[in-house]
Amino acid sequence: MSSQISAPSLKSRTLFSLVLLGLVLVLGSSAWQLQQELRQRSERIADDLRALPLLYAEPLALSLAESRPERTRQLLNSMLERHSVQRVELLARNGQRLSARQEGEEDGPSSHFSVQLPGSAESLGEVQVVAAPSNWRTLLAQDHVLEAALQHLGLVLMLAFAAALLLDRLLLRHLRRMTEDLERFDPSQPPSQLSWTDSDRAPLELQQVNRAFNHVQQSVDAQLQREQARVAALNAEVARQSEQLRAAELALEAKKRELAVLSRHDGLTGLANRREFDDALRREFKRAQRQHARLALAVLDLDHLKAYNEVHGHAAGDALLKRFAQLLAERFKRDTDMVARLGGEEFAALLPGFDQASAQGLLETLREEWRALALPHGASPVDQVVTVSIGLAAYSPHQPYLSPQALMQAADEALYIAKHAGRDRLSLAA
Ligand SMILES: Nc1nc2c(ncn2[C@@H]2O[C@H](COP(=O)(O)OP(=O)(O)OP(=O)(O)O)[C@@H](O)[C@H]2O)c(=O)[nH]1
Repeated sequence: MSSQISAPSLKSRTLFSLVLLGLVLVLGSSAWQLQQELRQRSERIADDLRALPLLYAEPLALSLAESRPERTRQLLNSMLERHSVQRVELLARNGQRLSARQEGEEDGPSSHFSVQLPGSAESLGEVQVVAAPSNWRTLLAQDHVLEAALQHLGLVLMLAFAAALLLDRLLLRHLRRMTEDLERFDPSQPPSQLSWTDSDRAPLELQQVNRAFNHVQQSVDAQLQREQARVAALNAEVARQSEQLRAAELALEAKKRELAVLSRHDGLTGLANRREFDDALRREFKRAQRQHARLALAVLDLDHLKAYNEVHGHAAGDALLKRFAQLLAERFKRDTDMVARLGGEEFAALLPGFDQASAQGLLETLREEWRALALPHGASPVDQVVTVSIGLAAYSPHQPYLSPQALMQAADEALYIAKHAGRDRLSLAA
């Protein structure tokens, strides 16, 4: 906390930056003035070089004509002092050489002119004039106030540069790192400390920004966690619902299969029902026709079931039907055989490949087995035990029927005959 109090504020840094900006402006202005001064000085030198022949040619000619070397020297010095002349040299006609010069290593623009008496075309000598160069070094050498000002300005600039470095170190660096951190900010990630906040020397305002940012980040994170928890709960709910749906689909599939089985099977005995039997009869009849094969069809009917029900009850009648269905299924269990309950106490056996004689043998055996079970009837007018009557018809190339219905009708008629002949017997179709 103490570090926050001692940290320089953004306001003070802003002021400092403004001062620095002012200094830069002063520097720019001074440079511009210096450039103007140099330009004016160049113009002045050019003017001087043009004016010197007008001012000095005649006095120098007189001094040479009158042989007054002191006067000549005085004139040359006057040229040095009053004008921007660096060096002047006079070569008299008599070979005398006089010169004057000021301090300075560089030469500026130069000119020369002849020394003549007014009205005379005769030259008494030649004057070579070299002006001082017009650059900032000679300007500073001559203008000590400006030189001191520029030195101070240079010092101030160095201080300003140092201040700028300090500003960068104390503020801009933190701002840059803060920007980088904020650009990397990912709300889906757990909150992390900003890399620049570990510096206790960060400006007070930035530390406040950091606290505010941390607050925002923690709020976002808390909200994110709430959302994630909500999403997880939703996902769990979706998974639960999907599981339930899957279970319901499986149950539905099972029910469908069950319904499919039920739709083609008899609910009491589990044998094929009438619809399934009719399909099989059509199919096998066509096959027998096509392949000139044999097909036996038997219709079986328990005798006096009505009376049995009346004596033993309907449930006992059901049990009797189931017991007969079981025997039927046990005796005819080849892949191609089909046994079915056609309705009530009537059953059927469809036996592809069997002719009448071979089927008759099997069915007689079955009838005898059923009788041999000796299930007491209790109400049959003829028998003490439950019996079964059978009508049998068979398709073969030698005895072809025109249709499955015709074959079925023949078996039904044979059953009718068996019933009327006294029951507990098998009758063959005519
Ligand atoms: N217990 C039981 N009885 C049934 C079922 N289906 C039909 N029956 C009974 O079977 C009897 C058939 O009677 P009928 O057609 O007169 O024939 P029957 O008494 O067996 O005499 P015959 O067939 O001439 O020997 C009826 O009393 C029906 O109620 C069943 O699923 N369960």
